[in-house]
Amino acid sequence: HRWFFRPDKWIESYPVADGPRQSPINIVPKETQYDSSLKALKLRYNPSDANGLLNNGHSFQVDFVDDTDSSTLTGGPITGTYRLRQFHFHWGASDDRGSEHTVNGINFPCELHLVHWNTKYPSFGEAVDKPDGLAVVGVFLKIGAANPRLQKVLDALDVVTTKGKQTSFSNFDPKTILPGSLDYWTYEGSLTTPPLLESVTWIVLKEPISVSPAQMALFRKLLFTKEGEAECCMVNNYRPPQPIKGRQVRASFK
Ligand SMILES: NS(=O)(=O)c1ccc(Cc2ccc([N+](=O)[O-])cc2)cc1
Ligand SMILES: [Zn+2]
Repeated sequence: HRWFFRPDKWIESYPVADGPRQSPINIVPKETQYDSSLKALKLRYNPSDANGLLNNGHSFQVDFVDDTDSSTLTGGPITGTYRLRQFHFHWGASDDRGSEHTVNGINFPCELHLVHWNTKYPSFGEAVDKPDGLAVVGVFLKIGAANPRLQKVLDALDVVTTKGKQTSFSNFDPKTILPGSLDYWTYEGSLTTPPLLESVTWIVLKEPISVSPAQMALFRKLLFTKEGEAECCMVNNYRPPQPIKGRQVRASFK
């Protein structure tokens, strides 16, 4: 799968790949700074906004209807209102890697990203290249007991095995897959896949959620390839940590 997901090659087409605010990063809790002015995250999602699940060839995503303020992120490090657009995951070929952010150099087997865009802009497409355009909530998954909250998403994967396949997916509240604590680290970064735009306020939750080895195996049944092409399993679709370049990572908790 190394030839399907080549982060080392992205610089050739996206020079911003070695820009000043690239993501992901390694988070070193001892080097973060507690900021008492950071607000609590306020996530208000409407399950009826869930609108389909797609294998996009580098991950799978659950899309949300984002033409009203019915599923939003407010508070936290951001000002104003950001709308939920989609969520997706990154994972490894084995349980010892797969996350994009790391903590003290530790990789998790999987990382969830909930992608929101700033409603000061007219659309997601207008927001994606603005420095305050996007806010992505990152959640680590760690190996443990099977997580029943993930099962509805994982059960839909068997009909979207190949690139471009999509299926209906509705009535799902992503709040149900968040951990008990919404304590977070935050820093200014970028998209972690091309076009690597430096438009993301990252909000990485400290507390992971659980996933079982059997559930991880379901992620790994997906393919990077289209139906009829030589099969290549969708694994290791994560970008490794990028240089911090002097950025400050703030903590919402002591
Ligand atoms: N992994 S991540 O940084 O959370 C991430 C979030 C959203 C996206 C989706 C995307 C965002 C922007 C574009 N674009 O401008 O062509 C294409 C795809 C890509 C990657
Ligand atoms: Zn992502």
